[in-house]
Amino acid sequence: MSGSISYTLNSGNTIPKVGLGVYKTSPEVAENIVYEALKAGYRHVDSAALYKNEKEVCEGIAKWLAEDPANKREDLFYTTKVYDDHHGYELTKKSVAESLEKAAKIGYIDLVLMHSPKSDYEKRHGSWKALQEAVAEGKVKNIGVSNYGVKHLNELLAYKDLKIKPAVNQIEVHPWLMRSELCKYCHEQGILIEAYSPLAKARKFDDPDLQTLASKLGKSAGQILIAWSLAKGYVVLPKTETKARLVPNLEVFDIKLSEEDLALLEKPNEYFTTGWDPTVYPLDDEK
Ligand SMILES: NC(=O)C1=CN([C@@H]2O[C@H](COP(=O)(O)OP(=O)(O)OC[C@H]3O[C@@H](n4cnc5c(N)ncnc54)[C@H](OP(=O)(O)O)[C@@H]3O)[C@@H](O)[C@H]2O)C=CC1
Ligand SMILES: O=C1Nc2ccccc2C1=O
Repeated sequence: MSGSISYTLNSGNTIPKVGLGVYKTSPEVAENIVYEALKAGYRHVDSAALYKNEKEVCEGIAKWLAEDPANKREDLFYTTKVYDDHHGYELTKKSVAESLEKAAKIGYIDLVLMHSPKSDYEKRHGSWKALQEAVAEGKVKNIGVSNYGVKHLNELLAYKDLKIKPAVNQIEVHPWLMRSELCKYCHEQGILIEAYSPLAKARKFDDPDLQTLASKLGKSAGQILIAWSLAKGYVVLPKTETKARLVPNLEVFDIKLSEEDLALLEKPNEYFTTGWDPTVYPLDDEK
């Protein structure tokens, strides 16, 4: 099934290439859209403590698991994140424990991310220590970061007590925000890129080059953008709470973008962010 097509992480575990994003998906909507997504073939959901829908997301997963013995927990991938106000060893332990409690019906969490690097050296270091311990304890399978720039990754990779490298760096990336240097660095370090806001929040759908490609290939603008992330080798996290968009956003694996197509679409000199950009957050000695 297309939703289960996977990459292998540096931990040795696999991760489905397409995940459903649930930022701003209200708790009232989350359980049902996640359940519908799983029925439609999705096998990966991206939440966060910040999104205030972890419990409902896990209820949607649990409902799908309970409905058929063929639906297996090990075929699913559930991500959550520790927010910046829970950096530091003790607070990160607490955040992970709370996320695990909300995920009780699904048994474990596949991936926990540092939501951003926005604190200081000591807190980030304490958080990473707590995340490494969570993996050792067994209820968290993989750990990674989000919104880390090269400097934050360099800092982390130099920890004397580093036992686990980040499996992923989840960042905003799309043809109008290429982040070539950061993506190259992650690739060299064996850290998989997860593309967030991969549709640029639907704000670039009228781009003439995107429209040209969509017409040529007979696909929607959204499908071309999801296929772009896949062509670059990234995990891609399109968000929708519109049931009718779930299947089209997953029907992207047959889209072949040529080098010419990529060159037409990509705008490496643009810096179009749709939200925050903590990759530029200063290290302690830059403050
Ligand atoms: N780590 C981080 O700091 C961040 C992580 N993320 C993660 O990435 C996910 C995706 O990013 P997000 O910022 O939500 O934005 P996306 O780029 O995924 O865009 C989502 C928007 O596009 C609309 N949309 C979805 N599919 C289509 C389609 N086929 N045609 C037209 N419109 C469409 C959605 O509307 P509708 O829902 O109404 O269908 C919604 O308004 C988040 O949900 C979150 O999981 C995002 C930002 C920051
Ligand atoms: O999806 C997200 N949108 C955001 C906006 C601001 C801070 C964090 C996030 C997310 O994780």
